[in-house]
Amino acid sequence: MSSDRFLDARVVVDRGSFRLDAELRIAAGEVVALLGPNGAGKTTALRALAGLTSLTDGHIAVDGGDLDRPSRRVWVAPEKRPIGVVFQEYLLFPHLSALDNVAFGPRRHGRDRRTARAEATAWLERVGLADFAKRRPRQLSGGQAQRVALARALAVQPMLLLLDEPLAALDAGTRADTRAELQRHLADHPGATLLVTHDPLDALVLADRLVILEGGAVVQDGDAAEITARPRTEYVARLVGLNLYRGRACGYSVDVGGMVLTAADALDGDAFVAFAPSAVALHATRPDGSPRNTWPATIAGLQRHGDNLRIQLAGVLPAAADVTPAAAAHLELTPGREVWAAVKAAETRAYPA
Ligand SMILES: Nc1ncnc2c1ncn2[C@@H]1O[C@H](COP(=O)(O)OP(=O)(O)OP(=O)(O)O)[C@@H](O)[C@H]1O
Repeated sequence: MSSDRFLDARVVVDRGSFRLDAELRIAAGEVVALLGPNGAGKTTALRALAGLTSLTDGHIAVDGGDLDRPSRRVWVAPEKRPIGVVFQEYLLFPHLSALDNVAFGPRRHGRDRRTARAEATAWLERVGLADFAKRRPRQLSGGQAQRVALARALAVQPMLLLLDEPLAALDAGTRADTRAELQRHLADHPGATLLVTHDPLDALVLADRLVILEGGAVVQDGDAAEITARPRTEYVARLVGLNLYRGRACGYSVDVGGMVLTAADALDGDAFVAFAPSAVALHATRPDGSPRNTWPATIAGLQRHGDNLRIQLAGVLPAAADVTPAAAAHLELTPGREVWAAVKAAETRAYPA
């Protein structure tokens, strides 16, 4: 077994019309974020790894040991897997104190009561909750409960840690603090970590690598820099905040269907062209002169985006454009209005599809 395959899985689950078929490999000490739109199969993948849903096909092995391999009739029950889970739906046992919640794992792994409680106390200290040991879950804040759940998952020293939207339930302030703390704990965790999230910021801060799942299949896999530079699907492009088009390139020209874009990079064959919403300039009339890429557009919608407005453009080349509130007022940007959009070739990136 090579060390970059500490987790080595091909997770195949058939659920009527939905089929998940995803290869997931994680090295020891590596944190991977699993991202994807609603219904992509993220939860199904996590549940299969945890043993809560059995595989239709494929395999799950951790550190060379099979946990699930239908072809050989191998299946290890969830409680016997070297896995720690922090799932939204059953974060903590409501009737147990924070301490007993954390001690539960070590007890299950055969520690006597005293040892389990001593280990749990040490874990609560590590997550900064030593003073909350006697509290029941309902007497904890969302962020505290999340930290107890993390301590409970880590207390069994799992080879694989599974986190399902670990910060989703928290308000913005608590979320930032808990994210920073979670990052420290994950950096210390010697096993593999798989984290499901909808939040690109969580993924960028917490993960070494991103795996993007769409329609039950992995569509992109790489570190944040690679994925941001070269998104390969519309979902990924939106995630990293880019306009993305697929077309055919011939030199600097890329035919994207509705029009031909001039890109900064020359290539031939199937290609993607990407540019940022901030690279799109809007004009009341057709601009003359420098920009190579100009097209007529209709304002389909406006929303706040930080200090600017993000404008959705419909027409030959649907796109998002960021403009300042002053520019939006000056151009009288309202839904239905006709404008001209322009992007300089130098602001576009083209790469093979
Ligand atoms: N118990 C089930 N029985 C049948 N189909 C299911 C079941 N649970 C989920 N599905 C289907 O499997 C697909 C993947 O669902 P899953 O919950 O894994 O997606 P997800 O990526 O976690 O989505 P979300 O981001 O909305 O949580 C969906 O099409 C869903 O309808």
